[in-house]
Amino acid sequence: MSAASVCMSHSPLLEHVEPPADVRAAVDAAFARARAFVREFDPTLIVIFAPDHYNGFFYDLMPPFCVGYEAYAVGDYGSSQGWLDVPSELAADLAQHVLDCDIDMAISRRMEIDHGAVQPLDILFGDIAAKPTIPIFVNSVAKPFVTMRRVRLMAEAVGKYLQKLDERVLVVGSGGLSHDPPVPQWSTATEEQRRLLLDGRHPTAAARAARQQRVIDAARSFAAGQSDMLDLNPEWDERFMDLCATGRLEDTDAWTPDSMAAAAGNSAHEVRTWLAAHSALRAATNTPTMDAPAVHYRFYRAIPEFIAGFGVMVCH
Ligand SMILES: O=C(O)CCc1cccc(O)c1O
Ligand SMILES: [Fe+2]
Repeated sequence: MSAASVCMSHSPLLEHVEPPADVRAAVDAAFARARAFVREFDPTLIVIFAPDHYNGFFYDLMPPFCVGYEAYAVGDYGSSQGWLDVPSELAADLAQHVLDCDIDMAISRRMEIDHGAVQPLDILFGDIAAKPTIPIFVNSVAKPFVTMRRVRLMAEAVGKYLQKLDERVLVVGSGGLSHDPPVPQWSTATEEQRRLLLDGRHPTAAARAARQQRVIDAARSFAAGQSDMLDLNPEWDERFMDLCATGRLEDTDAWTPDSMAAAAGNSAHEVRTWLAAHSALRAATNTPTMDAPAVHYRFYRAIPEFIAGFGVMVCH
């Protein structure tokens, strides 16, 4: 077994709102570096920790974590639509192992996923079915949240399972870093928004287009400095990336959901996927607690056009 990790922010705005040319070039170069590493590493199995944005998971039944035995990408914001190539028996074995480790893991025999899971696959492979891929949903948007410690322990159980496989495993974390996009919160949502949050599966094309246009408009006004959205927080982002890069994952154990949201926005919870990826990598590679991974590549820019503190980190 060998293992590596790629963590990257995603943004639904990547192909919809254009940042300055130098920023776009820097992001494209970061993607190219990650892609080159992955091509060289030549993984035989992908495990991706990904959030969802009320496309696959809703408040009628919201688990903290979920392993997909099969997964269908809904194709939001122009991301790829269709089935992943999930090795179902391996996914089931993985879920059982996590449960055996005393961690409650939900499973789905038909998990619906959105750009949060799909965008890194599109960027790294150009095809969401290119490699056998096990998707693991990590709730990063819908209160209540489990502790960061619980995320770390869940992923540690995943990593211990991966360690026993005769595979080259690429662990992917998708999301973050600081950002506070216009996703409704249940407590302040209108009746119409609550219907979406509760069970808004399979919207009409018109409803999806309207929702996406609202986010695109919000990004344009945020980039123009005409929005009351919470600012991106590059210091918080760099500090979080430092913790990942130096293996100090336990330092996030005490972070509370409210303090994370206050400092870095409601969607900063997506860093849970980065924590998961680094924790799984550490366990899979038998790296002692507090030892740093080998950081192959690191990139960060705060990009308001994408409504994202935008990071890429490649470790092994
Ligand atoms: O709910 C949606 O449709 C997308 C929300 C959203 C907007 C901008 C940046 C993000 O990272 C994000 O998640
Ligand atoms: Fe997201």
